[in-house]
Amino acid sequence: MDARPIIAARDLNLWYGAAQALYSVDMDIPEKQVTALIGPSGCGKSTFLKTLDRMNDLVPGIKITGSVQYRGTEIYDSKVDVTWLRKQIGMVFQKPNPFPMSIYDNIAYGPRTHGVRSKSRLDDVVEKSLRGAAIWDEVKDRLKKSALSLSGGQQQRVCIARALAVEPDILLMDEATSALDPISTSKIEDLIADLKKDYTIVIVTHNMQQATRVSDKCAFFLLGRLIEFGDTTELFSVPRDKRTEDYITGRFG
Ligand SMILES: Nc1ncnc2c1ncn2[C@@H]1O[C@H](COP(=O)(O)OP(=O)(O)OP(=O)(O)O)[C@@H](O)[C@H]1O
Repeated sequence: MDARPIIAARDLNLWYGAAQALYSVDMDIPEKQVTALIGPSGCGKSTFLKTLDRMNDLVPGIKITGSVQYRGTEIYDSKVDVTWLRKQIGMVFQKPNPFPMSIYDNIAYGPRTHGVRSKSRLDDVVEKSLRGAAIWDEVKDRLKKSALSLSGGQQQRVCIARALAVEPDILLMDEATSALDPISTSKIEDLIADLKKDYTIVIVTHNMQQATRVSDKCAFFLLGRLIEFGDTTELFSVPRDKRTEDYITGRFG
């Protein structure tokens, strides 16, 4: 029996203008596990991921109905402070997007925004976050250099460190390895396995091998609907739905 979910989505519907992108999605995301969202292009994986930290809020014409609770708090309640929510629930994007500033300042940015001023505290957070993202040894002698001088794989780990620096509860990753070479991808997959000791992780991936390698739970979306959700090993070995089976065996998508 799973523990209480850290995120519970219920009857979640989302429209971009007249076009409905999510249909009545129910999902319980377990704490300190990796949940992978899979499905063919345009099925709503990224849209669903973004609803979890209200990244869609500013899209013109968007309409959302239903419920998303984070640790029992209704995140679409008007009383919720979105800055607080995004501190709890961090996001790493497909393309590494470090700020055009030093490695150090990239990591210190979030804590400074949240009021941390002490140099020694910031030094500690920078080191701890870079260690947490498995990149400290590669950058410790060049913290004052621009983050843009790093390789794509290193930049992505700096972005993960930047997300960790504000001590989030949940990390969302939207195809975070799809722009990276195989070695960088494998480093980030190892990192994900390591991070789930301390964090809940939700990833969107096009790569089914990646989903089987890194995730505990897997959700298969099709045309805006959640078709199947369960233990990754079960979903890939004994899918309950014919459409899941067709997708994972490469019959479409
Ligand atoms: N900002 C937007 N405005 C209008 N429509 C959008 C927007 N973002 C996504 N959509 C539409 O919503 C649907 C779901 O898109 P979404 O990006 O969530 O799918 P996805 O499964 O993540 O796809 P991919 O794997 O290609 O990234 C698609 O039909 C897409 O065109």
